[in-house]
Amino acid sequence: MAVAVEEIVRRAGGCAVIDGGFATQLEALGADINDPLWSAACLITKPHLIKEVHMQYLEAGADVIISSSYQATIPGFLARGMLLEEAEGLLRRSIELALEARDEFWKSTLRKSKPVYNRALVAASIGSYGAYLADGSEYSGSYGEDITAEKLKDFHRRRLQVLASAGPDLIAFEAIPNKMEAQALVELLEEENIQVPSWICFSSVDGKNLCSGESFAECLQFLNASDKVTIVGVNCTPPQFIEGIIRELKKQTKKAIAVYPNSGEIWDGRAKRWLPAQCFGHKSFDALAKRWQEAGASLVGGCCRTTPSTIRAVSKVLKGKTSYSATQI
Ligand SMILES: C[S+](C)CC[C@H](N)C(=O)O
Ligand SMILES: N[C@@H](CCS)C(=O)O
Ligand SMILES: [Zn+2]
Repeated sequence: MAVAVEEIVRRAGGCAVIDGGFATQLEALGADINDPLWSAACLITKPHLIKEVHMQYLEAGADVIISSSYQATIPGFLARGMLLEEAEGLLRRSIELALEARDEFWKSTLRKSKPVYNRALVAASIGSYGAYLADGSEYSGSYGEDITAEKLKDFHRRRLQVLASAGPDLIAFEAIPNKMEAQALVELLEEENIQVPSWICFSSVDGKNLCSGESFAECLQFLNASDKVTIVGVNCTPPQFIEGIIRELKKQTKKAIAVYPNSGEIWDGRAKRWLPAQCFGHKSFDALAKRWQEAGASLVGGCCRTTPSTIRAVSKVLKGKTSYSATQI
């Protein structure tokens, strides 16, 4: 594990808390994200809301906050009529907004006589090629016949360079649905010699495999061989599948494991709406979070349709106190 991550996990008492659904909370604050750029549209229209969402997750106890760049892509911004410099400026802005929120929140925490939070880490979100396509393919992994690993690398290269150079503590590759993209990302981290530690989190729709149907085991072979990837895991996957996936990942890797499932609702990529969850039993999200920690996850949070109140409950149950872990650097 990278030093900063090891530290935050230790300071959180063995399992660090990741924030919750970023786009979900933006919508709750009134943002319209029905847009090809999805939540990244707010980098243009409502940057103050982005910072507000980060603040709310920090207040809820998140040890790691994830930037607003999930669907912020250079081709996406260019298609909006922007210049390349403007597009790159917005990518950098997504990291600055998260860093500003983290630093302001930390300063206000230190002013209190008994600080009850950890200084959070900022993870730069990088969504999959499927997220950019905005056709639901981050949940199918079907990118069509013409897509190759080289094309995926070219798609990701410049954004990765710009985000990595903007000062995040981590890079968070999120909801990666297939093996070709995971392999392309690992190669890109090496080719570009990215020094910021990364996590690669997959999406799954059956709890056994990646969305594409490929196995975690085949992906772990090349992930394990890369020092650039310090954490592996799953996100935006229904909660009922998480414990089984952690057990499978534990068999395949010694790397730290991150899990941040969605609420169990299903994204309808065509209609652009969430469909009701299949029942996942009677356990609440926070009670499940405790089981994920016990199964071996070192970082636990929530993805789409989870909120600051979800993360507040997760933080309470994982850190085992009514207030948060009281550690300063
Ligand atoms: C994680 S999904 C809900 C993000 C939105 C999707 N890429 C779209 O643009 O429709
Ligand atoms: N970080 C993104 C992930 C979407 S799957 C968000 O929370 O909006
Ligand atoms: Zn999600």
